[in-house]
Amino acid sequence: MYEHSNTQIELSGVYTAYMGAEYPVIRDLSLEINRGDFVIVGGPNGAGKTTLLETINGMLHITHGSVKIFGMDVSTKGIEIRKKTGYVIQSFAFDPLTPFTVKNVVMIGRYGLLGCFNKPREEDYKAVEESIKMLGLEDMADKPIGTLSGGQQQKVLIAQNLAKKPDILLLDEPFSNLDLCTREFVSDVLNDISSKGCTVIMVSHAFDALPDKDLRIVVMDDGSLKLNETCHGSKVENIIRNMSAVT
Ligand SMILES: Nc1ncnc2c1ncn2[C@@H]1O[C@H](COP(=O)(O)OP(=O)(O)OP(=O)(O)O)[C@@H](O)[C@H]1O
Repeated sequence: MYEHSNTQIELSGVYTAYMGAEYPVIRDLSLEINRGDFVIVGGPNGAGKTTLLETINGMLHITHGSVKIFGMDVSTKGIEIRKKTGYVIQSFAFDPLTPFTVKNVVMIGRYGLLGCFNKPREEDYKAVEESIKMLGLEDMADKPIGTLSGGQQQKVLIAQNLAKKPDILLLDEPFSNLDLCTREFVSDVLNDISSKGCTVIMVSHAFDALPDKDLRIVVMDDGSLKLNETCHGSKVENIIRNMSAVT
């Protein structure tokens, strides 16, 4: 277990490219993120926000520089790193006929730790139950996932990643399908896990339900880091707006 340093994510002079692409999307990016930080990643469409999450999660080719997570190089220890990292991808929708229940889908979050061919243990069922409860999904736990609304499915995907009990949680526009009340609810859940030491890195275009505390704000534009500072959750929207006016 990586316990010896407060810096959990270190990117130094990183360039990352998609397979077959001529030019890197992320260019010369250096960034350090500490354990338990709550980071909001903003910036215009196409700025490289998703690419940043995929770089941290070791899913892309790093052409220059280095990415270290928990002190390990993401290029060689990606599998180990991803066991401790949750990633809620952008706008995923299940087919309406998907037969798996909410519980089944949340259990998938345990399989990285459990191994694909092993039967869930008591602790796996317990983690699933806890995550379902955290996201307030108890009433729909036995329903087929495809019968849920887009916002409810989004909450299930967050629960799936929480069942992993991650040290880092990456979220790509988790608020996109959620009404204001649900955004506030999910924001409280994320704030709670971050206060307990999980590092939360969230790409978002919605800033009206952010935690009432100091957050890290990282703004990307054209594959580069434009801003990296700490500010109160209530100030994030203004900062992003002002930056958009400048760029
Ligand atoms: N699979 C891919 N292959 C090649 N290029 C890609 C791929 N995915 C994204 N890109 C390119 O990388 C750049 C950054 O995309 P990215 O998805 O990271 O932006 P973003 O800031 O998350 O945008 P949005 O706010 O619209 O979701 C874009 O120019 C995009 O065309």
